[in-house]
Amino acid sequence: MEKITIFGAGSWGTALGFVLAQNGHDTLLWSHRAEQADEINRHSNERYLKGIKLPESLKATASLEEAVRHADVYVMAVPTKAMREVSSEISKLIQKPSLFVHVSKGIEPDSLKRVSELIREEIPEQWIEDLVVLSGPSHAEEVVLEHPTTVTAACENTGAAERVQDLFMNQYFRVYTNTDVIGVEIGGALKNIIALAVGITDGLGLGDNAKAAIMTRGLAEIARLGVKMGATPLTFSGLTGVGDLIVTCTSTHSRNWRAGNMLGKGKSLDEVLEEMGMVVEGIRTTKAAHQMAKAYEVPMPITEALYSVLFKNVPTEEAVGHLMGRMKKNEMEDLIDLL
Ligand SMILES: NC(=O)C1=CN([C@@H]2O[C@H](COP(=O)(O)OP(=O)(O)OC[C@H]3O[C@@H](n4cnc5c(N)ncnc54)[C@H](OP(=O)(O)O)[C@@H]3O)[C@@H](O)[C@H]2O)C=CC1
Ligand SMILES: O=C(CO)COP(=O)(O)O
Repeated sequence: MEKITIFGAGSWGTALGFVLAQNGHDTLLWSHRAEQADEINRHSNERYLKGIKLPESLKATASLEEAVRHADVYVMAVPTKAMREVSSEISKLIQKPSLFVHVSKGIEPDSLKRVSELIREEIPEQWIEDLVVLSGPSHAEEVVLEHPTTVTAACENTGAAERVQDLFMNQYFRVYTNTDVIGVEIGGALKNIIALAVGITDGLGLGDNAKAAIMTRGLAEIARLGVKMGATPLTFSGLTGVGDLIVTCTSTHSRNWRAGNMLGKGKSLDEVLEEMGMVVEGIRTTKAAHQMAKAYEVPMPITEALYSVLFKNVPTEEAVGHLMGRMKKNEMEDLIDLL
C-alpha cells in the first residue's frame, strides 16, 4: 500500500482516486475548494461524476500543505492551464523527493511546453524522483463504472513506469508501459483538437465519411508533428495515439467532441464554454498547435481549419470547404516523410 495524493478533484482526478483507493492505496484527493473536498469526504462528487458513490477509503482535503505532506506519490490531475500554478505551490511545500505522475492532456500556448516540461520548470529537480505520464483512451465516466479500460504509463525510466503500472492496474484498469514520453504527450494533447473538429462536422450533419476522414488525416498531422519533435512513429498507432483518438472522437462523454458538436450546431465559443462547465483542453491546445505547426514547419491543415473557426470567426462551413479545396496530394506523403 502506498500513500498517494491526487491534485485536482475534477472528473479525472476523482476517477483515478476511485481506482487507487479500490487498489488499497492510502489515497488523498486535493481540491482547491473546501466544499468540494467536504462532498468527496461524504463519498460523492456530483458535479463531475453524477450518481457515483466513491469508495469510503478515498479522502479529500482542501489544504495543500496536508496534501503535500500526505504522500510519496503525487498524481497531477488539474487542467493544463492550472498546472504551472499548482506545481509552483507544491514546490514551496515539498520536503522529500517523490514520484510524480501526470495525467493531463494539453500543450501550453506560447511556451509550447508539454505538461511534463511545465512541471519540471516549476518543481526543482531534487524533488522529482521520476515523472511518469499516464495517458490513453479513458473517459472518467466509464472508469468509475469499472468498464474495461487500457492506458499507458510513459517514462524514459522503465522502472518508474512499471511502478505506476503496479499502482493503478486492476481487473478493469489495465496499464501498459512505454518509454516514448514525447509521443504519448503529443498524442494525448492533440487528439482533443481532432475531436473538436469531428464534433463540428457531426454538428453540421456531415456524416460518417467526414468523421473517418478527419480522424485519419488528423492522426497523420499529429504524427507528422510528433515525429518532428522526436516521438517514435509507432506510438501514434498505440493507445495514446489512435486509441485515444477513437474514444474522444466517437464518444458523447468527450467534452471536446461535445464542444465541437455545439459549435457545428451554430453556438458561439463563449456559449459553448459556459454550457460545458468542465475543461475543454482542445481549445487552448489548438492555439498551441497552430504555433507549433509554424515553429516546426509542419503542415497541419485540420488544426489550421479549427484555429480559423475558434479564433478568427471563420464560419464552420467555410472552414470545411477550405479543407476540401486544398491542392492535390499523395495520401502516403506523410508516411514517406516518417520513414
Ligand atoms: N475527464 C476525463 O475523462 C479525462 C481527463 N483527462 C485530462 O485530465 C485533466 C483534468 O481534466 P478533468 O478532471 O476531466 O477536468 P474537469 O473539468 O472535470 O475538472 C477540473 C478540476 O480542476 C480544478 N481546477 C481548475 N483550476 C484549478 C486551479 N487553478 N487550481 C486547482 N484546481 C483547479 C477544477 O476545480 P473547480 O471545480 O473549482 O473548477 C476541477 O476540480 C485534463 O487535462 C484532461 O484532458 C485525461 C483523461 C480522461
Ligand atoms: O481524454 C479523454 C479520454 O481519453 C477525455 O476527453 P475529453 O476531455 O474530450 O472529455
